[in-house]
Order: sequence, then structure tokens, then C-alpha cells
Amino acid sequence: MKKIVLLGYMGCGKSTIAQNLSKITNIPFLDLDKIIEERAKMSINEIFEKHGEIYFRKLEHEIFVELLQSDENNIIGLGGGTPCYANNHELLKGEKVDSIYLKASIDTLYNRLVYNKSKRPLIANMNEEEMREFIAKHLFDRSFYYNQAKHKVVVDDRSVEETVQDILQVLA
Ligand SMILES: Nc1ncnc2c1ncn2[C@@H]1O[C@H](COP(=O)(O)OP(=O)(O)O)[C@@H](O)[C@H]1O
Ligand SMILES: O=C(O)C1=C[C@@H](OP(=O)(O)O)[C@@H](O)[C@H](O)C1
Ligand SMILES: [Mg+2]
Repeated sequence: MKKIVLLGYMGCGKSTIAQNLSKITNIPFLDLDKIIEERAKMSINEIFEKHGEIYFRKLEHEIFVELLQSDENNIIGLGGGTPCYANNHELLKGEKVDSIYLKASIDTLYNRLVYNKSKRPLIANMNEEEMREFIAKHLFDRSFYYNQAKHKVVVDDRSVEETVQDILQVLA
């Protein structure tokens, strides 16, 4: 049983890359946010609105632990905040876990998020200037946790296909 775990800031491509890596490797992929939404029968936005972020983080932790415990080989795309709460970063170091930080610059993240923020409650209501500032500070705060991953793949100026190949190389 092996788990390939993709982590990194919102917009770095965890969900997109997990799906494409799955197609090439035939290893089933799981998106932690999607599973949270299915369990809660609500969107991430609704969970934040109705129950608040602390409730979301609790659910996120419980489901992450559960996914790591299953006997299947899986590719798991985390949420951007997953490694930063409830000591989840310690789980990235597990023997059966290949954790990979998809590292993106502030510019890459900003460019990908600016038109894709509505489903991300932490940035949904920010204007462009606020968002750039927020990403810069938040990425700095979170980098300690992201750097706990076993591997790092830089995604700036890389296509989806190139990043998938970079991951395969790191895992070889
Ligand atoms: N080279 C690339 N690699 C990954 N995503 C890319 C790339 N270029 C553009 N994108 C877009 O950036 C966004 C990344 O979002 P997503 O995969 O949801 O990231 P995350 O799950 O890390 O928040 C998607 O809209 C995707 O289509
Ligand atoms: O960075 C975060 O704290 C979050 C990232 C989101 O996932 P993506 O990174 O896939 O957007 C989602 O889990 C939630 O909106 C909180
Ligand atoms: Mg995602």
C-alpha cells in the first residue's frame, strides 16, 4: 500500500495534477476536498458559512487520517491548508507516504486564482490587490508545513503534462 500525497498552496494544481497523474499511472486518485463535500453533503463554501473553518479543519483531519489508513494504493490531492492544521504535517512523513510539495511562486498562484476564487472561501471576497497581498503573506506562513513534504516539484512555467512527468521522475 502506497499513498502519493500532493500538497501545496491553493491553485498550485493539486486537484488537476492528481487527476492527470492518475490517468497515466492507473493509480486511483482521491481529492480530499471532494470527499469532505460528499460526506458533509455541502460545498466547501457552505461548510465554512454554516459551520465555520474550525469545523472544516476537524473534518479535514478525520478524513485525511482515514484515507491514509486504507489498504489501497492512491494518489491523494490535499486541500491547501491540510498540512497546516491538527499536526497533519507529521502524517506526510509516514513510511508508506510519498508526499510531494507542488511549489508555485506568488505570481503563478495569483494568475491561477484570480479568476478561480469563488469556490475558495478564504479568498472569495477579496479584490485583486488584497488577494495578491494575502497570498504572499499566507504562503510565507504556510511554507514551513509545505516543506515537511518528502519531495518538492516546482510547477512554475510547467504544463500539466510536464509536472506529471516531473513527479514520476521524483518518485522513480
Ligand atoms: N500547468 C498547470 N498545472 C496545473 N494547473 C494549471 C496549469 N495551468 C493552469 N492550471 C489551472 O490552474 C488551476 C489549478 O487549480 P486546482 O487544480 O484546483 O489546484 P489546487 O487543487 O491546488 O487548488 C486549474 O484551474 C488549472 O486548470
Ligand atoms: O488553503 C486552504 O486553506 C483551503 C484550500 C482549498 O483547497 P484547494 O487548495 O484545493 O483550493 C480548500 O480545502 C479550502 O477552501 C481551504
Ligand atoms: Mg484542490
